[in-house]
Amino acid sequence: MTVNPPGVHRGLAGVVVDTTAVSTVIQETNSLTYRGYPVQELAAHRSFEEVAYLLRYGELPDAGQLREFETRERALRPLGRTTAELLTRLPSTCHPMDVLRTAVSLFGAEDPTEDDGSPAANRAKSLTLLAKLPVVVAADHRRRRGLDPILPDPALGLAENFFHMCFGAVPEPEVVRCFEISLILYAEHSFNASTFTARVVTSTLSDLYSAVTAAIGALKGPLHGGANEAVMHMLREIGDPGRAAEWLDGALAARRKIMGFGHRVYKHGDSRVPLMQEATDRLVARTGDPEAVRLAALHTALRHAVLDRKGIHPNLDYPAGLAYHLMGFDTPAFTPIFVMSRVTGWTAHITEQLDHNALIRPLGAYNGPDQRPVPMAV
Ligand SMILES: CC(=O)SCCNC(=O)CCNC(=O)[C@H](O)C(C)(C)COP(=O)(O)OP(=O)(O)OC[C@H]1O[C@@H](n2cnc3c(N)ncnc32)[C@H](O)[C@@H]1OP(=O)(O)O
Ligand SMILES: O=C([O-])CC(=O)C(=O)O
Repeated sequence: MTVNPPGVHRGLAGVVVDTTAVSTVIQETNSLTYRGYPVQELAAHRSFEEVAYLLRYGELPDAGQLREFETRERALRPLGRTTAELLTRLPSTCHPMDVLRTAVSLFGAEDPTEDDGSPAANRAKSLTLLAKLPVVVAADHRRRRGLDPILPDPALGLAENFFHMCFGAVPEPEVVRCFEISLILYAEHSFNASTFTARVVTSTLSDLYSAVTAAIGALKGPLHGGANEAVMHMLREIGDPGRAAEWLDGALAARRKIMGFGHRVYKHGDSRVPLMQEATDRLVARTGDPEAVRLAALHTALRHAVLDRKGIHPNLDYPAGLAYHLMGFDTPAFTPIFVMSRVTGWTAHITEQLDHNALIRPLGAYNGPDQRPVPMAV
């Protein structure tokens, strides 16, 4: 265990840096609310678009407000020709998160209101990102398979349209619902590393696209959003349910972090996991595919082994990673899908940061050499 020097809070663990009305994680009850509503109830009864609206405006929409919001989102989906063309020129060896990060930067360069940080301008920019990011993720997913992009369909909701743009078909409602549940659960999580990154950039009065570009960079890391991809890599490495415990012992002996387990805030289990796990189990039962059943058995075996050996619970990335694989998405697209959802939380926090801005600039406790004279040049 790392011991902090007096007065130092490495990783800002336990440090409260500001107030927020967007969401709260209640550690004692392992629960999470968005604008006061339990996330489980939102996931059970509401669409992702309704949750996006809630995070943005603070209240759930009525029927008319939702219709207007959806109409505007659908109209904003098509990419500009320059962006679409530039993105196809990026090497397909780069990670899809690099494509997404570049795309947001390009959206900023194309937007004449980039430097207008007014709430209205920021709301317009955040809707643009909500609408366009899935188009970028889907086009990149297809490009890596050697396929041409499929244009967005304005007759479809965000989740259905994403499947349509990736695969040219919309799966059964149960699969779409499972995907939508994952988007709702991923949408917001208070002052996590990527949201805090967005707030730090915003606190300098930089623009929303810069803050989201930086947040994407933070989410990419395997200790944060990148873990949903890392879960699949790990399951492939283990290969067989019977090897889970032995593999785990080797990994722990090598001091490896087990991907998809542990959490900075939840110490007794992630509030979102039961719902995501149930939805993933339904996917497995639905396919009946022996490979899916074997992967699910391995997933369960590792979960039990980690709890048994280390007392550590899975986080949302653990079931979500398996669910995305079962839905047919290629592993490198998992974290970009997380971005499509978390952009709603990031942009709500950017607005909130600007509402009562204070430059974020902590101190560091110096532990370098004592002051010393510069030697004469030789
Ligand atoms: C959407 C999200 O971002 S959720 C998080 C996704 N990230 C992952 O799944 C990556 C794997 N998990 C981890 O690395 C960590 O649990 C983190 C980074 C998420 C949280 O870390 P922290 O709050 O800093 O906890 P910390 O790393 O101090 O862990 C406390 C102890 O539990 C151990 N531990 C925590 N998580 C894990 C893990 N996944 N595998 C092995 N050991 C772990 C640590 O080694 C440490 O043990 P020690 O006290 O003997 O040194
Ligand atoms: O809150 C965190 O530290 C990580 C995160 O974003 C999440 O769990 O959704």
